[in-house]
Amino acid sequence: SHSWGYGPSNGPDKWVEGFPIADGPRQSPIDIVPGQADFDSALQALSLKYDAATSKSIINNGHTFQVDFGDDSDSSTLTGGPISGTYRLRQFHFHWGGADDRGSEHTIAGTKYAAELHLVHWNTKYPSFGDAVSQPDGLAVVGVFLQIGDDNSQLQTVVDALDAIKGKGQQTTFENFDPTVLLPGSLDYWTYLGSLTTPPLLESVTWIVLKEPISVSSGQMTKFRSLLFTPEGDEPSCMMDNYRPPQPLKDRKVRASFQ
Ligand SMILES: CN[C@H]1CN(c2cccc(OC)c2)S(=O)(=O)c2sc(S(N)(=O)=O)cc21
Ligand SMILES: [Zn+2]
Repeated sequence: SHSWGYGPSNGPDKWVEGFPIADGPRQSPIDIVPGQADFDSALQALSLKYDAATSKSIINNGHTFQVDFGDDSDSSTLTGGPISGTYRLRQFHFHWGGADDRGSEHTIAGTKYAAELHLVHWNTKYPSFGDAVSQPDGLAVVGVFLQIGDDNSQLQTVVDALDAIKGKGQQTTFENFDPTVLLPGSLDYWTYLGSLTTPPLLESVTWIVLKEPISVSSGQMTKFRSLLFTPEGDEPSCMMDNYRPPQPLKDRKVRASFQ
Protein backbone atom coordinates (compact mmCIF):
# COMPACT_ATOMS: atom_id res chain seq x y z
CA SER A 1 0.00 0.00 0.00
CA HIS A 2 0.99 3.63 -0.45
CA SER A 3 3.04 4.14 2.73
CA TRP A 4 3.84 7.50 4.28
CA GLY A 5 7.20 9.21 3.89
CA TYR A 6 8.73 12.60 3.23
CA GLY A 7 8.48 12.82 -0.57
CA PRO A 8 6.15 14.96 -2.73
CA SER A 9 3.55 12.19 -3.05
CA ASN A 10 3.59 10.78 0.52
CA GLY A 11 5.01 13.59 2.66
CA PRO A 12 3.65 15.62 5.62
CA ASP A 13 1.03 17.49 3.54
CA LYS A 14 -0.50 14.14 2.48
CA TRP A 15 -0.50 12.42 5.88
CA VAL A 16 -3.99 13.72 6.76
CA GLU A 17 -5.45 11.41 4.07
CA GLY A 18 -4.44 8.30 6.00
CA PHE A 19 -4.24 9.91 9.46
CA PRO A 20 -7.01 12.52 9.96
CA ILE A 21 -5.56 13.38 13.40
CA ALA A 22 -2.92 15.28 11.41
CA ASP A 23 -5.33 18.25 11.69
CA GLY A 24 -5.95 17.59 15.41
CA PRO A 25 -5.82 20.01 18.38
CA ARG A 26 -2.41 18.98 19.77
CA GLN A 27 -0.12 18.20 16.84
CA SER A 28 3.70 18.40 16.82
CA PRO A 29 6.16 19.88 16.11
CA ILE A 30 5.49 23.58 16.77
CA ASP A 31 7.38 26.84 16.46
CA ILE A 32 8.46 27.81 19.99
CA VAL A 33 8.46 31.60 20.53
CA PRO A 34 10.53 32.18 23.69
CA GLY A 35 8.92 35.58 24.41
CA GLN A 36 5.46 33.96 24.45
CA ALA A 37 6.40 31.03 26.70
CA ASP A 38 5.32 31.28 30.35
CA PHE A 39 8.00 30.69 33.01
CA ASP A 40 6.48 28.17 35.47
CA SER A 41 8.37 28.09 38.79
CA ALA A 42 6.48 24.91 39.70
CA LEU A 43 8.23 22.97 36.92
CA GLN A 44 10.78 20.56 38.38
CA ALA A 45 14.27 19.90 37.09
CA LEU A 46 14.55 17.09 34.57
CA SER A 47 15.99 13.87 35.95
CA LEU A 48 17.39 11.63 33.21
CA LYS A 49 19.01 8.46 34.54
CA TYR A 50 20.24 6.12 31.79
CA ASP A 51 22.07 2.78 32.02
CA ALA A 52 24.39 2.01 29.07
CA ALA A 53 23.61 -1.69 29.52
CA THR A 54 20.06 -1.13 28.22
CA SER A 55 21.13 -0.06 24.72
CA LYS A 56 20.50 -2.94 22.30
CA SER A 57 20.56 -2.17 18.58
CA ILE A 58 20.60 0.49 15.90
CA ILE A 59 18.19 0.19 12.98
CA ASN A 60 17.34 1.98 9.72
CA ASN A 61 13.52 1.86 9.71
CA GLY A 62 13.14 3.68 6.39
CA HIS A 63 12.13 6.96 8.06
CA THR A 64 15.15 7.58 10.34
CA PHE A 65 17.73 5.56 12.23
CA GLN A 66 17.00 4.71 15.81
CA VAL A 67 18.77 3.14 18.78
CA ASP A 68 16.47 0.78 20.69
CA PHE A 69 16.71 0.17 24.44
CA GLY A 70 15.62 -2.70 26.64
CA ASP A 71 12.66 -1.33 28.58
CA ASP A 72 11.52 -4.23 30.77
CA SER A 73 12.91 -2.56 33.92
CA ASP A 74 13.41 0.95 35.32
CA SER A 75 17.10 1.02 34.33
CA SER A 76 16.84 4.03 32.00
CA THR A 77 14.24 6.54 33.11
CA LEU A 78 12.95 10.09 32.91
CA THR A 79 11.43 11.59 36.04
CA GLY A 80 10.83 15.14 37.26
CA GLY A 81 10.40 17.91 34.70
CA PRO A 82 6.73 18.49 33.78
CA ILE A 83 5.76 14.86 34.22
CA SER A 84 4.61 12.85 37.21
CA GLY A 85 5.67 9.26 37.74
CA THR A 86 8.36 7.36 35.87
CA TYR A 87 8.82 7.11 32.13
CA ARG A 88 11.16 4.48 30.60
CA LEU A 89 13.53 5.15 27.68
CA ARG A 90 12.38 3.15 24.63
CA GLN A 91 14.47 4.55 21.78
CA PHE A 92 16.18 7.61 20.40
CA HIS A 93 16.32 8.81 16.81
CA PHE A 94 16.97 11.90 14.73
CA HIS A 95 15.42 14.15 12.06
CA TRP A 96 17.62 16.14 9.71
CA GLY A 97 17.76 18.22 6.51
CA GLY A 98 19.21 17.91 3.04
CA ALA A 99 21.45 20.88 3.92
CA ASP A 100 22.78 22.42 7.13
CA ASP A 101 20.18 25.24 7.09
CA ARG A 102 17.23 22.98 7.93
CA GLY A 103 16.32 19.66 9.50
CA SER A 104 14.89 20.25 12.96
CA GLU A 105 11.18 19.67 13.60
CA HIS A 106 10.66 22.21 16.35
CA THR A 107 11.83 25.71 15.49
CA ILE A 108 12.72 28.60 17.78
CA ALA A 109 11.04 31.85 16.64
CA GLY A 110 11.33 30.47 13.11
CA THR A 111 14.95 29.35 13.43
CA LYS A 112 15.62 25.88 12.08
CA TYR A 113 18.52 23.77 13.36
CA ALA A 114 20.40 21.22 11.24
CA ALA A 115 18.91 18.27 13.10
CA GLU A 116 16.90 17.24 16.15
CA LEU A 117 17.42 14.30 18.52
CA HIS A 118 14.34 12.67 20.08
CA LEU A 119 14.64 10.52 23.22
CA VAL A 120 11.34 8.61 23.47
CA HIS A 121 10.07 7.52 26.91
CA TRP A 122 6.81 5.81 27.94
CA ASN A 123 4.75 6.12 31.12
CA THR A 124 5.13 3.09 33.38
CA LYS A 125 1.61 3.61 34.77
CA TYR A 126 0.69 1.61 31.62
CA PRO A 127 1.68 -2.07 31.25
CA SER A 128 3.64 -1.61 28.03
CA PHE A 129 4.86 0.86 25.42
CA GLY A 130 2.14 -0.37 23.06
CA ASP A 131 -0.52 0.56 25.64
CA ALA A 132 1.11 3.88 26.52
CA VAL A 133 1.54 5.15 22.96
CA SER A 134 -2.19 5.87 22.53
CA GLN A 135 -2.76 7.51 25.96
CA PRO A 136 -2.80 11.33 26.38
CA ASP A 137 -0.05 11.05 29.01
CA GLY A 138 1.55 7.97 27.52
CA LEU A 139 4.84 9.32 26.12
CA ALA A 140 7.43 11.95 27.01
CA VAL A 141 9.91 12.89 24.30
CA VAL A 142 13.02 14.95 25.07
CA GLY A 143 14.06 16.99 22.02
CA VAL A 144 17.62 18.23 21.60
CA PHE A 145 18.69 20.56 18.77
CA LEU A 146 21.87 19.87 16.79
CA GLN A 147 23.68 23.04 15.70
CA ILE A 148 26.44 23.03 13.06
CA GLY A 149 29.84 23.53 14.70
CA ASP A 150 32.70 21.37 15.83
CA ASP A 151 32.72 17.59 15.44
CA ASN A 152 30.72 16.04 18.25
CA SER A 153 32.97 13.23 19.48
CA GLN A 154 30.16 11.75 21.61
CA LEU A 155 27.98 11.50 18.50
CA GLN A 156 30.78 9.87 16.49
CA THR A 157 30.11 6.39 17.91
CA VAL A 158 26.58 6.66 16.49
CA VAL A 159 27.85 8.06 13.15
CA ASP A 160 30.36 5.22 12.85
CA ALA A 161 27.54 2.65 13.11
CA LEU A 162 25.65 4.08 10.12
CA ASP A 163 27.72 2.27 7.48
CA ALA A 164 26.24 -1.01 8.72
CA ILE A 165 22.61 0.15 8.37
CA LYS A 166 22.67 2.01 5.05
CA GLY A 167 19.43 0.51 3.70
CA LYS A 168 15.87 0.36 5.06
CA GLY A 169 15.42 -2.66 7.33
CA GLN A 170 19.09 -3.06 8.21
CA GLN A 171 20.05 -3.25 11.89
CA THR A 172 23.07 -4.13 13.97
CA THR A 173 23.93 -4.48 17.65
CA PHE A 174 24.64 -1.22 19.45
CA GLU A 175 25.53 -1.96 23.07
CA ASN A 176 26.94 -0.09 26.03
CA PHE A 177 25.83 3.33 24.84
CA ASP A 178 24.68 5.86 27.45
CA PRO A 179 22.72 8.62 25.69
CA THR A 180 23.51 11.02 28.54
CA VAL A 181 26.63 11.88 26.52
CA LEU A 182 24.35 13.41 23.87
CA LEU A 183 22.79 15.92 26.29
CA PRO A 184 23.88 19.58 26.50
CA GLY A 185 25.28 21.12 29.70
CA SER A 186 21.99 22.80 30.62
CA LEU A 187 18.70 20.89 30.98
CA ASP A 188 16.61 24.09 30.79
CA TYR A 189 13.53 23.25 28.71
CA TRP A 190 10.26 24.32 27.15
CA THR A 191 7.31 21.94 27.53
CA TYR A 192 3.89 21.55 25.88
CA LEU A 193 1.32 18.84 25.09
CA GLY A 194 1.68 17.41 21.58
CA SER A 195 1.87 14.37 19.39
CA LEU A 196 4.12 11.98 17.54
CA THR A 197 5.64 13.94 14.63
CA THR A 198 5.21 10.95 12.29
CA PRO A 199 2.25 8.75 11.54
CA PRO A 200 0.26 7.56 13.43
CA LEU A 201 0.57 11.16 14.81
CA LEU A 202 -0.99 10.04 18.11
CA GLU A 203 -1.67 12.89 20.55
CA SER A 204 0.11 11.16 23.43
CA VAL A 205 3.34 13.13 23.87
CA THR A 206 4.45 15.50 26.59
CA TRP A 207 7.18 17.38 24.71
CA ILE A 208 10.28 18.53 26.60
CA VAL A 209 12.48 20.60 24.25
CA LEU A 210 15.90 21.59 25.60
CA LYS A 211 16.93 25.19 25.10
CA GLU A 212 20.68 24.48 24.66
CA PRO A 213 21.71 22.74 21.43
CA ILE A 214 24.52 20.22 21.06
CA SER A 215 27.07 20.53 18.25
CA VAL A 216 27.33 18.45 15.09
CA SER A 217 29.81 19.04 12.27
CA SER A 218 28.93 19.41 8.62
CA GLY A 219 30.88 16.22 7.92
CA GLN A 220 28.87 14.28 10.47
CA MET A 221 25.64 15.57 8.90
CA THR A 222 26.91 14.36 5.51
CA LYS A 223 27.16 10.87 7.02
CA PHE A 224 23.50 11.06 8.23
CA ARG A 225 22.53 11.94 4.63
CA SER A 226 24.36 8.89 3.28
CA LEU A 227 21.64 6.65 4.73
CA LEU A 228 18.87 5.47 2.40
CA PHE A 229 15.06 5.65 2.72
CA THR A 230 15.10 2.59 0.43
CA PRO A 231 16.27 -1.00 0.92
CA GLU A 232 19.68 -1.94 -0.50
CA GLY A 233 19.11 -3.03 -4.10
CA ASP A 234 16.21 -0.66 -4.74
CA GLU A 235 16.64 2.59 -6.65
CA PRO A 236 18.50 4.53 -3.91
CA SER A 237 16.87 7.55 -2.26
CA CYS A 238 19.08 9.39 0.26
CA MET A 239 17.58 9.80 3.73
CA MET A 240 17.30 13.55 4.30
CA ASP A 241 14.59 16.18 5.00
CA ASN A 242 12.86 13.59 7.21
CA TYR A 243 11.20 16.29 9.33
CA ARG A 244 7.61 17.47 9.72
CA PRO A 245 7.22 21.26 9.63
CA PRO A 246 5.71 23.16 12.58
CA GLN A 247 1.94 22.71 13.15
CA PRO A 248 -0.68 25.18 14.48
CA LEU A 249 -0.37 25.90 18.23
CA LYS A 250 -4.20 26.10 18.53
CA ASP A 251 -5.38 26.21 22.16
CA ARG A 252 -2.01 25.47 23.81
CA LYS A 253 0.50 27.26 26.01
CA VAL A 254 4.22 26.58 26.05
CA ARG A 255 5.80 26.67 29.51
CA ALA A 256 9.46 27.40 30.28
CA SER A 257 11.45 25.86 33.13
CA PHE A 258 13.76 28.90 33.14
CA GLN A 259 13.51 32.68 33.17
C1 LIG B 1 7.66 6.02 13.03
N1 LIG B 1 7.93 6.88 14.16
C2 LIG B 1 7.14 6.64 15.35
C3 LIG B 1 7.37 5.20 15.82
N2 LIG B 1 6.71 4.94 17.08
C4 LIG B 1 5.71 3.97 17.17
C5 LIG B 1 6.09 2.65 17.19
C6 LIG B 1 5.09 1.67 17.30
C7 LIG B 1 3.75 2.01 17.37
C8 LIG B 1 3.38 3.35 17.33
O1 LIG B 1 2.08 3.73 17.40
C9 LIG B 1 1.10 2.73 17.49
C10 LIG B 1 4.36 4.33 17.23
S1 LIG B 1 7.28 5.76 18.38
O2 LIG B 1 6.22 5.90 19.33
O3 LIG B 1 8.45 5.12 18.87
C11 LIG B 1 7.63 7.27 17.76
S2 LIG B 1 8.16 8.64 18.66
C12 LIG B 1 8.17 9.67 17.32
S3 LIG B 1 8.61 11.33 17.49
N3 LIG B 1 9.27 11.81 16.14
O4 LIG B 1 7.40 12.09 17.71
O5 LIG B 1 9.55 11.38 18.59
C13 LIG B 1 7.83 8.98 16.21
C14 LIG B 1 7.52 7.62 16.44
ZN1 LIG C 1 11.22 12.11 16.18
